Amino acid sequence: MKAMQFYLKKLYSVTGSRLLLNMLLMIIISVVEGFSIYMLIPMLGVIGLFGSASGSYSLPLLSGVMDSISGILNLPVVLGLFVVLLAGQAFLQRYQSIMNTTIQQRFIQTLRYETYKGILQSRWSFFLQKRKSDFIHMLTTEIARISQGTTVFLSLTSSLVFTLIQIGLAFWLSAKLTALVIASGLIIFLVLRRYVKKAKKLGDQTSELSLVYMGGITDHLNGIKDIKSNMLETSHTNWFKQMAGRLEENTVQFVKLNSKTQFIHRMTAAFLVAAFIYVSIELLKIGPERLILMIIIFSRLWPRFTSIQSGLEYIVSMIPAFHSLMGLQRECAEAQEPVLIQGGSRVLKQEFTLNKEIQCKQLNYSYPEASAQALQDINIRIPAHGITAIVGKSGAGKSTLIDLVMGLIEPESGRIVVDGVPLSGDNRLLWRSCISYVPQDPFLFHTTIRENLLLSAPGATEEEMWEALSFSASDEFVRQLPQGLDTVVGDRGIRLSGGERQRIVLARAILRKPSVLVLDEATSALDSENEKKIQEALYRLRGSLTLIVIAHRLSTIRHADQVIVMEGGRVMQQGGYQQLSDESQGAFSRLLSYQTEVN
Ligand SMILES: Nc1ncnc2c1ncn2[C@@H]1O[C@H](COP(=O)(O)OP(=O)(O)OP(=O)(O)O)[C@@H](O)[C@H]1O
Repeated sequence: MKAMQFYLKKLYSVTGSRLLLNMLLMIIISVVEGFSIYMLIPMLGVIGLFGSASGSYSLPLLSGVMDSISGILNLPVVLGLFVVLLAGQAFLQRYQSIMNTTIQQRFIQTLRYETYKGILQSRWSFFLQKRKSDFIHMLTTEIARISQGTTVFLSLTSSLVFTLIQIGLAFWLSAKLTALVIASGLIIFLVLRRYVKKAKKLGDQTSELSLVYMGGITDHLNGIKDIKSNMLETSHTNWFKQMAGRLEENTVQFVKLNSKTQFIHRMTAAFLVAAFIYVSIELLKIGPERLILMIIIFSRLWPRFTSIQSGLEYIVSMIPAFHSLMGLQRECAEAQEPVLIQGGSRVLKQEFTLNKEIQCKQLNYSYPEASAQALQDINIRIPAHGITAIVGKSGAGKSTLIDLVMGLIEPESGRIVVDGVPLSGDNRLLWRSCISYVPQDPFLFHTTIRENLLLSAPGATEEEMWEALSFSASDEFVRQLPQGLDTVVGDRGIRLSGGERQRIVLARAILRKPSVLVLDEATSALDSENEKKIQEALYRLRGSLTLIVIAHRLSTIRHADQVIVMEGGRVMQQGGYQQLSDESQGAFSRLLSYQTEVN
């Protein structure tokens, strides 16, 4: 019930006056519809069904009205009025259905936008605890369910308004008969209430199942190469089959439930109509015109009762989706990074440029739910405008240190100080805006090379793009592509080789003209010739930007100004390449000798 209230509040806060206007329209349409039913009696009277065109009606209001207009009442006039009423009603209904869609779409777009923005503005540590597929699931499946549920909610409201007004009209015609029908309706509703509860349970199940389903298929498709090359198709197909079966079962269960309640409604309707006519004629002695009106009203109302019941079941089964979406929005809000100050990235960059050094003081860091610390007692200095290399075995803590230095995650204890200013919640984003980062597994969007480049520097000219491509030794191969810069790179850049992808991503990073460039194994997929070209280009940047490089191949960091050696989350050594190579008992010498042996 609380979740339902929350849903209504949210719907009202997004759509506001439109929702109220929509409600007013529903009332007008229902009144006009009621009036057009009422008009049937004079029409039938005019054609002589009740023996007279005026005066003899035992209906409230109508007899007086009929007396005063009896002179002008004939079949064309009555039919004309009837047509005007129906046409007006059709016009209003058209307007209202457009308004319904506008309300529903505005609500859904707002939810979608709020959720997406919330996700993107969350801290990196939040993403470390979540599955990517959970976000996709929320933004696709769950929002689609809420969208459908909102459509049902709006039509349910209109059914309710219509029902209330028609019941009012029926009361006016015959209070006793109406009370009888309403009482029967209420009894049936109470009897069927448990089905609404069942619908909620099925809705919870749908949410859970589709979350697992979305997570599974995302994993499978991300690992499709592993699946194909290791012949894992059968086990994955079996999982999929079982999952699809459970989803099918869940949907069939819901339809079974829904159709059961509809069946009960229809069966009861048959009994009720018989009882209704019997009571009207034999017990209440109701006149024919009243009886016809009451039958018309209730024959139109009964399907509405059914649709109210099934609408309620649907909405109740949608509420878990809304509940989890709001839960995610709340989590995102709690994990939100401080909002950037007004102005574009250019302004931000000017505010935070590295001129002297980055200092890491007594840094400690543990990943959420991890038993061991990933970094312990880190004290290092990274001088501006030089090249710093970070080396160490796999799992030594290199990437974690980089994430901390970039302000992606926050230290458990200790401080990072940039040009004398400690990084904190407020300036962490400003700091990141002057850094370009090239990861181990570079990511390209499924669009052209040009658009991939422009993503990081929207104002870059064609000349600047070619300059950046030449820097990353990719200009030659891009020129040879069928559409040059306008070649589409495929999903995640799949149409390019690993090395080509790395070079384009490096060009993209350079194009932003960063103050700090971080390369995390960013040239690992390159052949020696291209790697050498890039190394030379990077060395030329010495003095104009600060370069931080994580490297496994130690030969690539020979010209670094400083090497930081890590092991088990600690800094073991720090100094110049030659100096560390000369310390024969040091961790760096050990790494060097392993590599020499392997080579
Ligand atoms: N998201 C995470 N959750 C929990 N533990 C993590 C997470 N990421 C890394 N770790 C752990 O933190 C430690 C340091 O990992 P990190 O990725 O920084 O090492 P690395 O030196 O960059 O390794 P590699 O060279 O293999 O990339 C490792 O023990 C790793 O298992």
